[in-house]
Parts: sequence; C-alpha cells; structure tokens
Amino acid sequence: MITKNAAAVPNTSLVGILTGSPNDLPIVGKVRDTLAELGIPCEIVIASAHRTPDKVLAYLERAHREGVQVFIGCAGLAAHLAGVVAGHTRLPVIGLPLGNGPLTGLDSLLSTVQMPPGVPVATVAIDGARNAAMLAARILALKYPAIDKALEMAAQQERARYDQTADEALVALQ
Ligand SMILES: Nc1c(C(=O)O)ncn1[C@@H]1O[C@H](COP(=O)(O)O)[C@@H](O)[C@H]1O
Repeated sequence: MITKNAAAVPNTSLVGILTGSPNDLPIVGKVRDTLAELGIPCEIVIASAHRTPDKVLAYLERAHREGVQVFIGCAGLAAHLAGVVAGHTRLPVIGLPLGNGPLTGLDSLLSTVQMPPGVPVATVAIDGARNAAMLAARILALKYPAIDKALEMAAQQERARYDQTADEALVALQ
C-alpha cells in the first residue's frame, strides 16, 4: 500500500550502470530494459577501471551529487570495475560478470565476487542482467513503495508465464 508520506520515485537516475566496453552493451542493455519495465530511472556509462580510471571516478563523483542510489558494475575478463566502484562508495554495488571472453565468464565471475572483507559487491550470475536489475529494484523498494508494487506485479506476470509454459509443455507431450 502506498502511504501518504511514501517517497515518490524521482525522475533522475536512481541506478548508475557502469560497463567496461561498448562491446558489453548487448547484455548490459537488458539491465536497463528490466529497470525500465519496473519504472526505475537509470543511466549507462561506459568507463573502465583499467582503461579510463579517471572517467570512472568523475562519474562516481557526479552520480553521488545527482542522487544515484545503487550502482551496477558490469565487465568481462579481469572484471575489476564493480570492485573499484565499491571502493569509492558506501552505496550498494551489484556486480554483473559478463561471459563474452575466451573463458566464458569464469574469470569475470571470480574477479567480481571475490572481494576483500569490508568492500562488498553483490554479485549475480554470469550474464545475469535481469537479476542485476531485480536486485537493484529490491534495494530501492525498501524506500519506494511504487517500486515494491512494480516488483510484485512482475513476479505475478512471471509466475503466470511459467504456468502457461508448463501447461503448454504438458499438452504437447500428450
Ligand atoms: N574488465 C574490464 C574493465 C575493468 O574491470 O575495468 N574494463 C574493461 N573490461 C572488460 O574487458 C572486456 C573486453 O573489452 P573490449 O571488448 O573493449 O576489448 C569487456 O568485457 C570489458 O567489460
């Protein structure tokens, strides 16, 4: 239920999505699509902790100033981007390891998830774009009832889709 004093979802970006390369966009675009589905404003910034560290820091400075509340760091190969972001903020950081390299993401999974104590990165599955967005939404839903409602509706739709697919599979078997 949305109460009178509930925080309204602002128009400005609540989620800052950083990704290490334009080549990551086919997967990273799905994070944005899921957030859009849930009515969550976000922005994508292409910046690399390895190649353009200054750009990462400049973006973080702006994002803090402009009210971003959750970061999602996406990268393949030696994926240090989410970890570097986590080292420069106290906001929640979600890591999305990408599977586009020759090791199909095991390298990026381990380098994203194995953070030293005190600097957490909540890491989702390799190429788990939808869950990265869903996790950001769950964090924001603690503050914004409209996002909580959108998550509830999305869960209902997903269940209905699942049931329908299951029914169709059983009919096709007969
Ligand atoms: N892992 C990182 C970082 C970083 O961690 O800062 N910056 C770029 N990359 C990754 O390198 C891969 C290859 O990049 P290119 O395709 O541009 O050569 C990409 O998946 C990118 O996320």
